[in-house]
Amino acid sequence: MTEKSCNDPEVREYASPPCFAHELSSAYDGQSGPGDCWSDVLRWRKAERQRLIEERLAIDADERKARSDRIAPRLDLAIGKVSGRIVSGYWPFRGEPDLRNWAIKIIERGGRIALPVVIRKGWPLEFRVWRPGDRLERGVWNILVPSRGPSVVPDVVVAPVVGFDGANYRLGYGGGFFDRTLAAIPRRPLVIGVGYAGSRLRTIHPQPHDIPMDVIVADD
Ligand SMILES: Nc1nc2c(c(=O)[nH]1)N(C=O)[C@@H](CNc1ccc(C(=O)N[C@@H](CCC(=O)O)C(=O)O)cc1)CN2
Ligand SMILES: Nc1ncnc2c1ncn2[C@@H]1O[C@H](COP(=O)(O)OP(=O)(O)OP(=O)(O)O)[C@@H](O)[C@H]1O
Repeated sequence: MTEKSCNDPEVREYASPPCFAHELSSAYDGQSGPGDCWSDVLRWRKAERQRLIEERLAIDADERKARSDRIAPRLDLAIGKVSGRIVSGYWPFRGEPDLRNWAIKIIERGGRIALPVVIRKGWPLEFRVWRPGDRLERGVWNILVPSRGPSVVPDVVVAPVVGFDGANYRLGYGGGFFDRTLAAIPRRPLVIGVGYAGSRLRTIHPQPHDIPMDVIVADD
């Protein structure tokens, strides 16, 4: 980020600094949206998350399945060979594309599937191997996670997006989990965001902690 932010010493002297980023950023195009102050971006992200999640929850089950089925072959193309590799998927919630049948096909093709586990808020995710029939339990935020299973480092991470932009930045649920995990992981996996075409944004207003995906796969 080259623009000045709210935390710059020049503007920090104000108890509640005004955001001047729109005066400094050449990227500012006068459209509605935040400047580059984290507090503005936070507020904007919160509202966008709510809008995008509501929008996709309104998609009916048949349409969601059709869109998920369009994403699956594109995901195969993006990943390539899976035999002998560990692919992290996800157990869908809040209207995310359902790729569970796709995950089973990965196993049939000789790959392994892992699922992300929130160990604790503010910590990186852990990934646990999952096979069909393995016991799942409700973890943080009631997300189903494998009860046990070895903790592994995936070769490929498929990360569901709430929103995404043309620079492959991902807007998630606001926990910072994937960013923290990718920042801490010893060997960077191939990272693929998946979402619906309707979740595309002009920009997510990336911040220094945001790590772009290698590619985003959508249903269009
Ligand atoms: N299916 C699935 N599993 C996943 C993820 C995901 O995106 N999809 N995750 C990807 O990271 C992790 C879970 N991340 C989450 C992060 C925040 C919230 C959440 O509910 N947050 C609060 C508000 C947070 C804030 O804005 O400060 C909320 O919405 O009430 C839920 C899940 C691991 N498992
Ligand atoms: N590497 C990191 N180290 C410390 N804090 C981080 C890191 N990455 C992100 N965070 C913090 O996590 C919080 C949420 O970040 P952000 O809005 O980007 O979440 P998100 O990508 O939408 O969420 P998620 O990945 O959980 O779906 C921010 O306050 C951010 O500062």
